[in-house]
Amino acid sequence: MAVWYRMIVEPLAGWSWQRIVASLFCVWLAYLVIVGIHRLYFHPLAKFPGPRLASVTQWYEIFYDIFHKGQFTFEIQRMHQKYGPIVRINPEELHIDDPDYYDMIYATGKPYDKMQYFLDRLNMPLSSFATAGSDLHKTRRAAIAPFFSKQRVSAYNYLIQDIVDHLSHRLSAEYTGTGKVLNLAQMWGAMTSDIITDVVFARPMGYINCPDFDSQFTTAVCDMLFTSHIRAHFPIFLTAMNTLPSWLVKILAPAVKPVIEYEEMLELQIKDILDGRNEEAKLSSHKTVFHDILSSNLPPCELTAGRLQNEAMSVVAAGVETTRWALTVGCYHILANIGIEQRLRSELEHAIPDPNRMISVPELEKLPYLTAFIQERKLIQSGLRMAYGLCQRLPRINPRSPWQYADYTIPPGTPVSMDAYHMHNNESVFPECQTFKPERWLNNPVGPNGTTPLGHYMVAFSKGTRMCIGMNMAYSELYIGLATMFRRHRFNLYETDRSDVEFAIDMITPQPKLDSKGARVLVG
Ligand code: HEM
Repeated sequence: MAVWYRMIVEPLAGWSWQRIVASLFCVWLAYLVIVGIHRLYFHPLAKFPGPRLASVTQWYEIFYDIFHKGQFTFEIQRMHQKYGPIVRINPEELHIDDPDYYDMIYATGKPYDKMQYFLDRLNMPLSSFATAGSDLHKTRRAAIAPFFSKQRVSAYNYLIQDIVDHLSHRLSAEYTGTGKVLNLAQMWGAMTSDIITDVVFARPMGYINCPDFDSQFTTAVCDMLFTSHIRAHFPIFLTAMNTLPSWLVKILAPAVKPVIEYEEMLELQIKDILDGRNEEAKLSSHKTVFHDILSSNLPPCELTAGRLQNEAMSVVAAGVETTRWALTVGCYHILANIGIEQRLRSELEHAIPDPNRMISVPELEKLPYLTAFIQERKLIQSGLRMAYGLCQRLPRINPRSPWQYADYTIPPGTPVSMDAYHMHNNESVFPECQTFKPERWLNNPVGPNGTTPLGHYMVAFSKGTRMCIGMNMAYSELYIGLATMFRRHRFNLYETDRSDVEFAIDMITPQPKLDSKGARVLVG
C-alpha cells in the first residue's frame, strides 16, 4: 500500500466527517496565517509602503474591482496620497506615481514582460497584446507592425473619410432638424467598428447603418470589458467557459452571447481568409492585416486560425472602445464649452471653405487649435476622469535586473505599474488638471523642469516596446471624425452633463456612472 495512504488516510479512519472538515479548515487557516506573515515580514516587497491588508491578500484588489465595481484605480490614487509615490498595491505588485519615472518602466528596446494574470482579462491569450514574454511579443508585434505604420495608415485615410462621410449623410437625412436624439457613443462606436472591420478584414460590416447606430458588435466589445475583472481574478470561470460548447454558454450566460457570436464571426472570417475565400479581401483595394501576418517570418505554429482569431480580437477590442470613447468625450467638451466650439469652428471654416471637400489628415494636423484640442482631449482621457484610452494600470516586469526608485531597489521579476490616469492628473505637470484647456498645448509648452516638452508627459498611448500599435490609425479617426462632424453639422447637448462622460468605473477602459443614458445631442 502506498506510503501516503498509510501515513494520511489510515490514521483518519476513525474520524467523523465533522472532525475531518474542522481539521482541514484549521490547516487552511494556519496556511493563510503563515502566508500572511511571510508577505508582511519576509517577502521581497515587505519593506515597500502600502496598506497592510493589500500586502497580505489579493482580496483587497478583488473587493475594489468586483464588489465595488471597477474602483481599484481610484483606491490606488488614495494609497499614493497616504503612502507616497511608490506603493505596494497587492502582495506581488508595486505602483509608482512619478511622471519622471515613466520612461524607465515603459522604455523602448528593453525586454520587459507583462504580468501573466492580467492577460486573461480579454480571453485572447495568443494575441500580441496578451503575450507576457518580451521575446515572443517582439516576434508577434513585428508581424503586425507594418500594417499600422504611419505610411500605411495614411493610405487608408480615404476609407476612414468614406465611412465618416456616410455617417455625416445619415445625420443630414435622419437627424438634422428632426428632433431625433443622437447618442454620440453609439454613433462613434458604429464608426470605429466599421473602420476596424473594413481595414482589418476588408469586410465592412455596415454598423453605421444600424437603427440609431445601435450596433450589437460594439455592445459585445463593451460587454467583454465588463467581465474583465472576473476573468482576471478568477480565471477558472474562463477555463470553464472555454471548455463548454458555445451554444451552452450562450444559454447559461446570455449576457456574454454577443461576445461569443462576435468571436464566432471572427473565426469564420479568418477561416475564409486562410482558405482564400475572403472575397471582399480579394476585391479590396488595400491589404488587410492578415496579408502582413501571413507574409511575415512567423513560423507555421503562429499562423493557426486560433492565433489569428486572437490577434484580430485584440485589434478590434483595442481599437473600437478606446477611440469611440475618446471621440465621445471630445465632442462633449467641445459642446459644453461655447468658446472652444466657436474657436474650433472658425478654424475649420477658414481651413475648409467647402465642407464637402474635406482636407487631408496632414493638412488637418497643421491646424493649431484642432491639434491642441486633440491633445487636450487625450489629456482629458487620462487626467480629468472624463475619458481615457486605457485607464487601468499597465504592469511591466524586468525579469533580469532590479529597477532603482529613489532609495528603493525593486527586485527583478516584480510587476511594477504606472498609468495615464495618475500621469495626467499630476498638478505639477498639468496645472488645473481638472479644467479642460486646449490652450495649454499652444506655443510649444514645456513641463515643470522648464525644458522637457509637455507632450513628453502624454501617455494615453503608453510608451516603449508595448505602446499602442494603432496610434496612427486612432489619430486619423480623431482628426477626420471631429473635423468632418464639426465642419458640417451643429449639435446641441440633450439632457447630458459632465457625469455622462466622466471616468467613474475602471473596466480596463473608462466607463461613466452605471445609470448614465449616454452623451446625447440634437443635430441642428
Ligand atoms: C484613442 C485611441 C487609443 C488609445 C488611447 C489606445 C491606447 C493603448 C495603450 C495604452 C496600449 C498599451 C496597452 C498595454 O500596455 O497593455 C495599447 C495597445 C494596443 N493598441 Fe491601442 N489605443 C487606441 C487606439 C487603438 C486602435 C485604433 C488600434 C487598432 C486599430 C489599437 C490597437 C492596439 C494594439 C494591437 C495594442 C497592443 C500592442 C502590443 O501589445 O504590442 N489601439 N493601446
